[in-house]
Amino acid sequence: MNQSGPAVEITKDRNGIHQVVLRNPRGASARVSLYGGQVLSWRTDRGEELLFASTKAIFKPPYAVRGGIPICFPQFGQRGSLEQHGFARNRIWIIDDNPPPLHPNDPSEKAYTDLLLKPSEDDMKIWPNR
Ligand SMILES: O=P(O)(O)OC[C@H]1O[C@@H](O)[C@H](O)[C@@H](O)[C@@H]1O
Repeated sequence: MNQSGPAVEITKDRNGIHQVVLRNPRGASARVSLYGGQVLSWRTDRGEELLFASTKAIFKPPYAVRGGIPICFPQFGQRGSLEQHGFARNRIWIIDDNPPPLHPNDPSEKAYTDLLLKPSEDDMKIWPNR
């Protein structure tokens, strides 16, 4: 078990897409893919996986990942003119290098990351909002 402080590690998946792995001092972890900003794994300190991921999931564009915690934006399902569940889960997000503190008044150190989705010009054509 990892006994040090909270840790944030950047890794790559087998398709070369970056992932952020967050670990707390007791060994629980979360894995967040920059593809869709999707939380793909959440493991307890006993190593139990709490999130489902399909064995048929494909972890690279243009397929949305089936599993974990997807971000459905800017629409849910087919309730809009865009692709199913919107484009956010089909884009590569970026890591905010200068995020605000998680809890300014909370002295406990928690591992966290802030991800940003910067819409492309094509995204702005189909969803002209900021
Ligand atoms: O198959 P997708 O596009 O990843 O969507 C995941 C699920 O999204 C839900 O909103 C739908 O009701 C399901 O039918 C669907 O399986």
